[in-house]
Amino acid sequence: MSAPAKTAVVLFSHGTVENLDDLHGFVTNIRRGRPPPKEVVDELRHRYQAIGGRSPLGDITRELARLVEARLGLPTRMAMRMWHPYPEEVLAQLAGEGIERVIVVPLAQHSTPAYAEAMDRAAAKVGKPLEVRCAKNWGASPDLTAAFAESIGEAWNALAEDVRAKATVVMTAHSVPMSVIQSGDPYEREVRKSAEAIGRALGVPYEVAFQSQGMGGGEWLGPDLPSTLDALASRGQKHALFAAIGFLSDHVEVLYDLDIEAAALGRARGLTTSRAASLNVAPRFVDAIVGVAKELLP
Ligand SMILES: CC1=C(CCC(=O)O)c2cc3nc(cc4[nH]c(cc5[nH]c(cc1n2)c(C)c5CCC(=O)O)c(CCC(=O)O)c4C)C(CCC(=O)O)=C3C
Ligand SMILES: [Fe+2]
Repeated sequence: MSAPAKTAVVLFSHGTVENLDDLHGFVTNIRRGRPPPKEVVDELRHRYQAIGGRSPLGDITRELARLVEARLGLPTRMAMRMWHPYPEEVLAQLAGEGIERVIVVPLAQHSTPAYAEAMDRAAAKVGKPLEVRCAKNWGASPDLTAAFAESIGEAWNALAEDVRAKATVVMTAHSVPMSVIQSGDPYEREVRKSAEAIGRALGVPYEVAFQSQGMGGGEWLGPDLPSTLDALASRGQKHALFAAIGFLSDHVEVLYDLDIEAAALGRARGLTTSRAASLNVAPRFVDAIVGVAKELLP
């Protein structure tokens, strides 16, 4: 009888940079190898500066890995799709430590196919055989739904009663180019399925919006935030409670795009705004990741 394969877990994040001088290379990766115009890099640099000079995404993901490792009793590492540590770096290191099987949980619950593809490509480059098992879209898993409902429910209950009477939750996910939708990608359906599950658990009025449309033009999936906030204002709503249900952690597109940009869009329409806390390292969220990983364990 052979010994059980030595197993590790990788939390596979979008990624961020620690040094703003790396923004050009990072955004080139995000744009699938197309170098960005200088204005895009300058605008992003301004956004990082506006949230304090750096993104918390790396710190949060490393802490999450520590918490998941403690729960599962398996070595758990962070890899990033768009910057170091890239999956090939992390897998090579794990293989060097004698790991034979890697359970991958993409921290992109509605976009796991792209993450699985990147991880498989990386595994093929590692000299030693590694069995890679990557979680499929897990945006409607019960623990994740409960984690979001808990966070949004807390923010909703923190509103004064008269504000709540004229408030709507705006559940957001990142927009994607319309060409992605037209090619049959299930992203929009997956996001709406999550929103419905969270909405059912919450029992409060909500809308779904797609945020952070690309700066390079072309047609992007809507409804976007300006038109969603227009619609709320014209219905006599007074407060928009943003909830970034497409993201799992604080990062620039939450701390800038929602807390600064979307808050200003609300103000311009006579709406006050607030935001449900990101899941970050919430215990319920750790439960969700542990559950997703456990389903892939033999
Ligand atoms: C700077 C930056 C961060 C890091 C912030 C930080 O350091 O704190 C970040 C994080 C994230 N971005 C995320 C998701 C997406 N971002 C997109 C598209 C874009 N992001 C951009 C910038 C950033 N994004 C840009 C310039 C584009 C347009 C590209 C173009 O013009 O073509 C798209 C559209 C499809 C595509 O283009 O892939 C999606 C779905 C997710 C969620 C997980 C996931 O789904 O990976 C996370 C954490
Ligand atoms: Fe993004």
